Amino acid sequence: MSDRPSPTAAEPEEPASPTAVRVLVLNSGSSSVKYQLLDMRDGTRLAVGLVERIGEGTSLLRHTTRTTGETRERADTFADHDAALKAMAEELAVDGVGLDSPELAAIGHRVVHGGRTFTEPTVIDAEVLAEIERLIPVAPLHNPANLTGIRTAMLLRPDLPQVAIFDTAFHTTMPEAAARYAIDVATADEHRIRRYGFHGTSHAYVSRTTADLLGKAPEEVNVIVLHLGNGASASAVRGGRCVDTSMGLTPLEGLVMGTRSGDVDPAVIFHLERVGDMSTDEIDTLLNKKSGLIGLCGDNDMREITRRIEEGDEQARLAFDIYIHRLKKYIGAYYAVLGRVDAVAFTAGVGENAAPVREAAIRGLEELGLAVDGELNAVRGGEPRLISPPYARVAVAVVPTDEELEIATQTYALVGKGGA
Ligand SMILES: Nc1ncnc2c1ncn2[C@@H]1O[C@H](COP(=O)(O)OP(=O)(O)O)[C@@H](O)[C@H]1O
Ligand SMILES: CC(=O)OP(=O)(O)O
Ligand SMILES: [Mg+2]
Repeated sequence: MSDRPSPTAAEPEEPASPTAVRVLVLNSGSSSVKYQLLDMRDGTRLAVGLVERIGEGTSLLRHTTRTTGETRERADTFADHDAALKAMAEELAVDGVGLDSPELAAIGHRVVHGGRTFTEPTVIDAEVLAEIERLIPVAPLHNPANLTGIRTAMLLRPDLPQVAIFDTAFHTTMPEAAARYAIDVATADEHRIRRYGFHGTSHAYVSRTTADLLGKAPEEVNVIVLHLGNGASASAVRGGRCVDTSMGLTPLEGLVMGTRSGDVDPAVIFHLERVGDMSTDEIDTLLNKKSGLIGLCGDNDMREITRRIEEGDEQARLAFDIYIHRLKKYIGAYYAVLGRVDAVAFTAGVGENAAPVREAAIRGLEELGLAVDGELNAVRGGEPRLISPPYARVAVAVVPTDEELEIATQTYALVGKGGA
């Protein structure tokens, strides 16, 4: 698969000690860091936290010790990721689970773009860092932040294996017919232009959990996964392997998202350049940060949008309708790609919580064997559950994603006692 010598699956320099049973997971965004410390013997979350608004004046750290359920908040000026991660380390130390503990086996990092080079969890070394850096132009919002998190974590614990888990890895099984754009082959190859897909850790976890919910092995089922968070993507998973996904070269293609447009005619860009007198950077910002739900109605939070709709707000209604129309088109498209569908699974912030989105996306698809039961759809809860009526040919499910657990599991399998 690789177009370069692959540095994947390098062995850690030293095997983890038998007492090293914890994994720290870092998901570093441009101005935030989400973290979790897990005990891999049973998946217990020892601590869960978030640092927001890094480098924006007043930052906020929210740290929950899961064992006691206590949450501590700290407003401070964290100028950069270095300061934020040091504060995280202090909070962990207060709980007696500090970063200096010999029980820590590894730090697992979410890395958004791994190109075609990385198809597996990978122990990070200088060569891996350089490759993640080389991929910045195709994940400008995500890879720089991921790199900053990794570099800071390396300074905090230089002796520990740092493992990268790539959003793109699950999608590397896509056939060429789905992964290639219909543009000149030589140009595409020269610039590595193809569809990579993202949120793969979530699509992998949710498709497997959906099979479980149906009482089947992943190999036996075809699932359409709808990961609807702030970023949103759909995937078609046949027998546990991804065969198509809605995000492409970058996480801009596909569904309507919180601030991203998803699919547009590429000629919109030339038109804005020629007629709208906008620069490439301005158009990039427009499509990535000022479009999607926020561009359509001024809000990117689905809670606010459904509230406004209830008050009769037409602009919010139209934004919702555009969001649903696109979602429905992808459900239909992936139904056709898969031929036979066993389940449609909704996940992430919107998919797990917004019952009106699930109802509207499935409405009218009865001829495809899809239906949502109003009462089941209204149930709230953190467990995977079916929301389709018993007579429906295709299961519709709400399956909470757990990217952190999946990252920790893959990290531990590579470096911890779970390793080969
Ligand atoms: N109770 C809720 N009802 C409707 N939508 C919700 C609810 N909770 C969260 N959301 C939506 O989920 C989004 C965040 O999803 P999440 O998966 O956490 O995103 P990300 O990981 O991309 O930050 C919010 O912007 C909001 O639109
Ligand atoms: C790849 C991507 O869109 O990630 P997120 O949803 O975290 O922005
Ligand atoms: Mg997310």
